Amino acid sequence: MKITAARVIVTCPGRNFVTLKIETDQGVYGIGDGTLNGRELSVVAYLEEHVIPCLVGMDPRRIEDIWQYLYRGAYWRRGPVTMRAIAAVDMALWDIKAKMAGMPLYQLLGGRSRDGVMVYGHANGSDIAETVEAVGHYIDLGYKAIRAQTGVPGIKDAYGVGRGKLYYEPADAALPSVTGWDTRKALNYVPRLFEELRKTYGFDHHLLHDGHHRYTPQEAANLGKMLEPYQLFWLEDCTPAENQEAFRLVRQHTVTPLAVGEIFNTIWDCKDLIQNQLIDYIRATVVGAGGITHLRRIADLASLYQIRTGCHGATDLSPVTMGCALHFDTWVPNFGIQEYMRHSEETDAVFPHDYHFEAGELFVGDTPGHGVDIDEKLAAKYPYKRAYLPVARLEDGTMWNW
Ligand SMILES: O=C(O)C(=O)C[C@H](O)[C@H](O)CO
Ligand SMILES: [Mg+2]
Repeated sequence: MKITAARVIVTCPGRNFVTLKIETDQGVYGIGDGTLNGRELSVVAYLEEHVIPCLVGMDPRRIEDIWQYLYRGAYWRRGPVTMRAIAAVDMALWDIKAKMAGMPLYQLLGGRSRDGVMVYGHANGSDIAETVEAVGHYIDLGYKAIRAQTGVPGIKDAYGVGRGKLYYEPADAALPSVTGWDTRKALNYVPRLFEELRKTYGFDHHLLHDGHHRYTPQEAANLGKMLEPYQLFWLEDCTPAENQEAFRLVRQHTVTPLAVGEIFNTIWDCKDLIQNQLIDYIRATVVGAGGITHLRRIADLASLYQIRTGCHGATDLSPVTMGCALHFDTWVPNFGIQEYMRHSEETDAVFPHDYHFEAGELFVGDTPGHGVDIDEKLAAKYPYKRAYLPVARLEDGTMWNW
C-alpha cells in the first residue's frame, strides 16, 4: 500500500483551519488537522515544502515509523510548527488505518473505556452578574462542567470574555488587538465570581477557571488558595510553564487542582510536571502534541502518577482534532475531561462529523476512521483571512502574557 498524493486545504469558515488530506493507491484517504492559531501558513509551508515530498510513496500503514521519520528526520525537534505538521500526518494515517480495518478509531486504540466523554463549556460575561447568568445557560443545556471567565473592572478585555453566549473566538483581527492586564484587580475580583456561582447554583456542577498564563507562581498560589472554598475542578494555566519547576511553589501552597499543557508540543514539555506530581490534569491535545501516536505516550506517563487528561478543545482546534480527541478520550484509561468550545455552523458544515453532544457529554459515532471529513467544495468558498490572537500589556505599557 502506498501514499499517492497529499494536499493541504486552507479554509476560513468564520476562522482559519489547515487540513491535510492524504490519498492512497487503495482509494482510501485520511484527514488531519494542522491548524496553528494566528500562525497558520507556517504549517502549510512546512507540510507542502518539507513533509509531503517525503510522504509520497511511503506505506501509510507504518504510522509509528513515519512519525519517527518526521520527528527524528527533521533533526530540528519539537516546536509548535513541526509538531502540528507531524500531528496532521499522524491523524490522517490513523484515519486511513481505521477505515481499512472498517472500525472506528477508538477500537484500534484498545476499545471503549466509557460511553460518553464529559466536556466543559466556556461561560463568560463582562462582569460577575453576566457570567453567573452565562453559567446558568450552560447548566440549562445539560453541562456538568463549566469554565467561568469574567471581565474585570478596570481591565481592558480580560481573557476569555467574548461576544456570543456559546462561542468564543479570540483570533479576531488582521493585526493583534491590544488587551490589558492587572493582576491585583483580577485577584480582588475572580474569587468573588466563584463565591457567587456556588451561592447561586450550589456544588453539584464542576467549575473551572483559566488563568491563561497571567500570574507569577506566588500570585497563582494566592489565587489557588483563595479559590479553595469553591472546590474547583481545576485552575488552568495559572502560571507560564516553560519553567516546569515553577509549579512546585504553587503546588506547595494550594490544594486547588492544577491543569496545564494546551501549548505543550511533546512529552518533554511535561515530563517534570508529571514525574514530580506538580499537576493534576495534562491538557496536551492531538493537534498540539504530535498526533495520537505521541499523545498516547504522554497519557501513559501521566497515568503512572494518577494524573488525568483534559485535552484542549478551543475553536481553533478543528472538528478533525475534536473527532480524534474524542476517540482518544473514549479509550484513554486516565481520562479526566474534554474541553468543548462549539464551532460555528459554517465550520460544522465544512467538516461533516459523526460526534454529538448529549447531556453534558460528547459521543463518537461508529463510522470507520475518526469520523470527520472535509467538504472541499464548500471549503473553497471560504478563503484564508489573516487573523491574529490579541496581545496583552500592563497599565504602564509593559508587554505581558496574553
Ligand atoms: O481554550 C482554552 O483553554 C484557551 O486557553 C484558548 C486559547 O486561548 C486558544 O486556543 C488560543 O488559540
Ligand atoms: Mg486555556
